Amino acid sequence: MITMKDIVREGHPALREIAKEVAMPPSKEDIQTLKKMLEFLKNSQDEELCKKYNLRPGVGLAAPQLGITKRMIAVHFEDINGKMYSYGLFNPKIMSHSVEKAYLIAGEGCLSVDRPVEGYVPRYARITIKAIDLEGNEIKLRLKDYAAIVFQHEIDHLNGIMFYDHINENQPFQAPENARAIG
Ligand SMILES: O=CN(O)C[C@@H](CC1CCCC1)C(=O)N1NCCC[C@H]1C(=O)Nc1ccccn1
Ligand code: NI
Repeated sequence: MITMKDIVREGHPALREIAKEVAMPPSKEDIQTLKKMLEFLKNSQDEELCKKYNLRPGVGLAAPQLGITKRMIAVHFEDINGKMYSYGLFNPKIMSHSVEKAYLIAGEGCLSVDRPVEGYVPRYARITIKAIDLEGNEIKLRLKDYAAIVFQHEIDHLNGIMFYDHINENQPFQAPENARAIG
């Protein structure tokens, strides 16, 4: 199982590389890795396992955070309306996005960043993504608000982008232009 020791921290080159597309159909090894990423997120949100294995609870994970520069992400969370998002995805791609932006009022963190970095992280409020799921099917997801933010945070990792790259250095808590605050 994946534990915190498997997650690389800032300074590791994988976090600043452009991850490579996964050849389709995915290999058994890539499917195994993606399943383990999803399992990590579920474990990290289980009080017992989280304590037992000293996990930091996470709602998303990208393969570069394991030092694997392949375009694979996993997400596991419930949005404010109780909609469950639990996916292991290959080659996710943002096909379109809103002009309107959104940001988490609490700011963002990252399992690969062992320090708090304050400030609003402006992202698109709505995105449409295409990806291949663990069964090898092409899926299309229309995402908004918190869900859109989580997926953008993960897809950023595939492009070597860290959340704090988006924070306004001079005015970290300046409400971004044309943006909605997500609680
Ligand atoms: O690339 C992926 N990452 O770096 C893991 C990140 C991804 C999220 C950060 C903002 C949007 C996506 C992550 O999950 N976190 N960031 C650091 C510590 C907290 C943790 C978190 O938000 N946990 C959480 C939240 C709600 C419910 C349960 N757990
Ligand atoms: Ni992260």
